[in-house]
Formats: sequence, structure tokens, C-alpha cells
Amino acid sequence: MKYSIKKPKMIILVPYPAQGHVTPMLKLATTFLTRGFQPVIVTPETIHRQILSPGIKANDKILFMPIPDGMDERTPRDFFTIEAAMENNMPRHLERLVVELEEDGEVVCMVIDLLASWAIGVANRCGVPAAGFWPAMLATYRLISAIPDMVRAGLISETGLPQHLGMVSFLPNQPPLSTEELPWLIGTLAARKARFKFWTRTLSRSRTLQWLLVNSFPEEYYIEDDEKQSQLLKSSNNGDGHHLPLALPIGPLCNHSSDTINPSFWEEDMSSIEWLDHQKPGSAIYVSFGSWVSPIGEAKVKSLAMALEALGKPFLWVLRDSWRSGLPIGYLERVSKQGKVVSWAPQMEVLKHKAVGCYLTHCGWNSTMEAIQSQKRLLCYPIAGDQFLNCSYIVNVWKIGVEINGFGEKDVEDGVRKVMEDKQIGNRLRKMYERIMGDEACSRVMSNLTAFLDNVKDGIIHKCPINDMCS
Ligand SMILES: O=c1ccn([C@@H]2O[C@H](COP(=O)(O)OP(=O)(O)O[C@H]3O[C@H](CO)[C@@H](O)[C@H](O)[C@H]3O)[C@@H](O)[C@H]2O)c(=O)[nH]1
Repeated sequence: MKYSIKKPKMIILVPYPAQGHVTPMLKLATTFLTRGFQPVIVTPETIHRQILSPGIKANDKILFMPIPDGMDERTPRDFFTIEAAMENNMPRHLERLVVELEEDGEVVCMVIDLLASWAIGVANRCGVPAAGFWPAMLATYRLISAIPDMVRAGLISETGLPQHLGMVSFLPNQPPLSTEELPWLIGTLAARKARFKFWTRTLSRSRTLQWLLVNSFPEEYYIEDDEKQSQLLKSSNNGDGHHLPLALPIGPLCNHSSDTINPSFWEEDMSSIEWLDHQKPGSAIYVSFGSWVSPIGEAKVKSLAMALEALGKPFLWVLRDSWRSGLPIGYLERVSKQGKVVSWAPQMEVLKHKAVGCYLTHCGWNSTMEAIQSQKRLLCYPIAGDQFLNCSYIVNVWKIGVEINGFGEKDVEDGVRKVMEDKQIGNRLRKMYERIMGDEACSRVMSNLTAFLDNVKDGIIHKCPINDMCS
């Protein structure tokens, strides 16, 4: 009798190489694993080494495959050097890897972070169906998708520069943003234009996809009025009349798998938890600005350091080495009884700790969802990219946080007082928790994932529908 060995159905996941992108992709990979697929995560070699370094716990059933990105140790890893590596070096290595993997099994789909949209062309050349992954709020994707409309309406120029000053509603049913807060407006004029180009290219590549898995909860847009709500969901899947992929909220992918993984790029300082154990419930401020934003400058770090000290409350501050030069001389010794400064914390455990009363955050999307999952009040200091829109939702739509505009002693003191004293925030956080973690939200996420994976299994998911747009 002849036995045939069943080959695994592989799903290749291609994240953008940054912590806030790899983290949700790894959670998605774990979910695919529990549904019987073999996930393969492809990252540049440097990230691969970080994820799998000793002390970092990863799931051994997920395949992690490194590819060269052509950057040597001396090249600074910033947005533009990574973009050049992704566009010029990584496609051929990924293509070779996909061909090799196909010799071992069936690659049924590639799930590609839209910020790594270069990989869509690879999927197409290899004849593998591709789906998009959006690591942030659907609202941010809608904003990017509305770029052609914004240009037509004269809100921004052809190169993405705002044509008006002040607060503008760029989309119906979204909180207004200042024209300086659009996601691509970071750095010098040349950098802003280059980032805008990045986004328009991302948008045009995303139009070739059928599905977009969004790392956000199904009721991100929830408003009390049913009629308006259904119009809103329609508009989030319509765009400007051009094809846009079907957006499926599948976040926050927190409790949908029993297999926990820790995809930290850096070793977590577990003494953070021990330190929190010695603080009174609700007394401590957790401070972290994520993994990706550039240092805010020595003057701001110094100002925040002084403000935290003056506040007299316990604080746990994640401060990466590249941010530390702003600390006043002797600061760490001076505050050692009041505060703790670490390079990298076990953030989810910190946020869940009962000693943490509020979280001073840059409003990165993963941190925002983790704070809601832990029901922690937010003190918001957005710095770049999507963080302004996230902040606007936190402060103006969900009303679970307070924004501060600077790190003067008074700014921080007033902000902490407001956010801690607002009695309604606790109730709203409980409601938000229910909205994103409750049974109904979880079952909607599960059925979205099932619908997607059924299509993948049946091979119904399209290869590129519009060939000349796929590379
Ligand atoms: O000491 C720390 C600090 C952070 N984290 C984790 O790192 C992730 C940080 O993600 P996020 O809050 O999204 O911030 P960034 O790393 O800055 O992420 C980038 O990517 C996000 C998703 O696209 C965007 O929303 C952000 O604006 C962008 O800066 C979270 O899961 C945290 O739990 C830790 O584990 N330990």
C-alpha cells in the first residue's frame, strides 16, 4: 500500500521589520497555527536574530525564516534605509524563499503588512494569493485611502503638503485632526514628501488585494445610531470608488489562542514587576513611548524627568539608551526611591499590574489596545504618524484619556490629576474593554478569521485581480 504524506498548508507572513508590526503578526501566526496551518514568518536577518535570541521566548511550532536585507551593521536603521532595503534587496530573497518553501508544501497564502507592500509583487510573481495586514486602526487606513480625495478637494497638495492651517475633518465621522498631524508629516520637507510617496505607493499596491486583515476591533467605529453605523461600515469598505480590499477587523488577537508567545525584540526587565509589587494600588505612572519613534530630544527628556520627580508619585519609565542623554546628572540615583528606569519592560504584565494607575504613552496602536485590555487610564503624548489620530480617538471619541501638550511640571501635574480624578473614565474603560474583549467582539473576530481562512483553504482567495497593478 502506498502512503502519501500530507504536506502542510503554509501561510507566509511578512511583517514590516519593527516591534509594533512583528508583535501583532506573531499573534496572527499563532492563530493560524491553532487553525491547522503552518505559519512561516519572514523577517530580515537582524530582526530574526533578535526574536530568537536567548532569553526571548518564541513559539517553536512557528517557522521563522530570515532573509538578507542588504544592510550592514553600520547602516542606521531608519524609515528610509529600511524602505530602500525593502524595495531593492528583499524582494529577490523572498522570491527565492517562496519557491523553496513550495517544494516542501503548499503555500496557500501570503499575509503581507501593507507597510511591506513590496512583498505583494513577490506573491504575484510566485502565483501565491496575497492578503493585506493593517497593524493599526482602520481609521488610519481610511485616512490613507482618502489621499486621492484629499488632493482633489485641495486639502493637501499633490506632494501631500497641507493647504490649510488648523483643524480639519478629513473624513466624515472621524474626529478632526490638525493639518500638521497627517501620518506622513514627519521630519524635513523632503522627508515629508518622501513619506507621502511611500503611502501613495502603498495605497496603489493595496488596491490589488481582495482582503485586508485589520488589527483592530470590530466596533472601532461604533456609534449609538444604527443607521449611521451601517453607513459608516459601508464607507470604510468603499473608498473613493476605486477597488479597495475588504477590511476585516481581527484584533486585538489577544485571547484567541492558548499558546502564548513573547515576540519581544529586547529582553524584558522583569525587576519592573518586583518593583511594582512594592507600590500601592493605582499609585504608579507607567511611562513608555514604544519602540519606533525617534528620540524626542534631550530638552524634552530632561523636562519630563524633572516633572516626574516633582510629581512625587512612583513611576516606571521605559527609556531606551538612545533617549537617556537628556537625563540630568545624578538623576537615576536621586530618584531611586521614587522611580525605576528600565530599557525594556514586560509591558503587558506591567499594564495589568494593580499598582499602575495611569500610562503616559505615545499612543502607538498596540500600546493603546493593551492599555484598554488592562483597563488603564491614558495620558497621551502623541509624537508621530498614526499616533495623533489614535490620540484623538482616545481623548475625544472614547474619552478614556487626557492629552498633554508638553512636559513642563504643570502640564504633567495637571494631566495626571485630570486623568486620575475623572470618575467617568473608569466606567468608560470597562465599556471599552467589553467592546474589544467581550464575548460578542471575540465571536465576531473569530467569524471574520474563519471566513478568511475558509477562503484560503478553498483557494477562493484571488491571486492578483488586476495584473498590471501587482508588481
Ligand atoms: O518596554 C516596552 C515597550 C513596549 N513594548 C511593546 O512594544 C509594542 C509597541 O507597539 P506600539 O505601541 O504600537 O508602538 P511602536 O512600537 O512605536 O509602533 C509603531 O507601529 C504601530 C503599529 O503600526 C503604530 O501605531 C505606532 O505609531 C508606531 O510607532 C507593544 O506591543 C508593547 O507592549 C514592550 O513589550 N516593552
